[in-house]
Amino acid sequence: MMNYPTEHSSPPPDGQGGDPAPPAVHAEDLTVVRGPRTVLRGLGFTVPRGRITGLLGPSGCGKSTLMRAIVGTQAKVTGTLDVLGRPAGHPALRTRIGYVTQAPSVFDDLTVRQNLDYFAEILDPGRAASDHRRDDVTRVIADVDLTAHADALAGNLSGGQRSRVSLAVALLGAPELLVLDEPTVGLDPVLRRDLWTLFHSIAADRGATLLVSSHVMDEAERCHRLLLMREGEVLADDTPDALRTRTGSETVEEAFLHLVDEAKDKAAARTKETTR
Ligand SMILES: Nc1ncnc2c1ncn2[C@@H]1O[C@H](COP(=O)(O)OP(=O)(O)OP(=O)(O)O)[C@@H](O)[C@H]1O
Repeated sequence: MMNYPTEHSSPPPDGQGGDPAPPAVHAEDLTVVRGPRTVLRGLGFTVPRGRITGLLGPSGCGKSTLMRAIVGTQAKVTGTLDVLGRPAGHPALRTRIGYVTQAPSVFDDLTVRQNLDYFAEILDPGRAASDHRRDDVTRVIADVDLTAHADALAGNLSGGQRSRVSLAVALLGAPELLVLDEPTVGLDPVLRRDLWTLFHSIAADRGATLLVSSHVMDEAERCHRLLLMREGEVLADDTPDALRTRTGSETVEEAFLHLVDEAKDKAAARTKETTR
């Protein structure tokens, strides 16, 4: 496995003037109701800046819902949810956050560069910004390693390349926070490794914060920090090392299973207590 920087490898970036910047995300008692169900229940956690935080948990545990709440597209959110020092969904956050959903959002009948030109024009409209837009588009195409395919139609790209076009769209304007919903799902191991290398260079070179969801536990080992979720709750908010040590486990997957059993035991003890 590749060696990635650890939690302690460099201090988190400060805000202007030396004051520590507020965390990328801070949640307290965060609850989300979807239809008849409470999908997230009283979550509390902090996502530090300049790090890659993995949001891990089984399918249906609420990862996408939490990401939607963070980017401000989820209804019926209660409790505290601050993003880059503002309440989630604040209009000032729109250009500071990049969001990639599970479905790649690219136009198949446009080339890679045309797709990016289109989204760049929405983000930064007007003739005066055209030079800046061109530079930005060239930069993000290089960031995701698609320069050689810049003039290829998106519809003719492989699945992994299309995912990288979506990621490039999210990188336009150099957002401080990137929220990536299962960006590696369905990719082969080589592409998955390449994408994780890219995530690490985005965090290291730009000081950007990445929140990356996955239900593949081996990807947890590639993150600086982890939020482990199960059934709408956060089971753990820690570094991979600390989680393994605390649970006496060899892998994060084993640590997760340990925490699930622990949570079940606690719930059973509570039920026993109340039915006495
Ligand atoms: N519109 C809805 N009404 C009611 N429940 C919903 C609705 N949308 C999603 N849910 C439920 O909310 C829960 C969380 O869904 P979410 O998509 O956030 O999970 P996830 O962890 O991202 O799953 P996956 O990894 O499969 O994408 C699921 O149990 C799902 O069934």
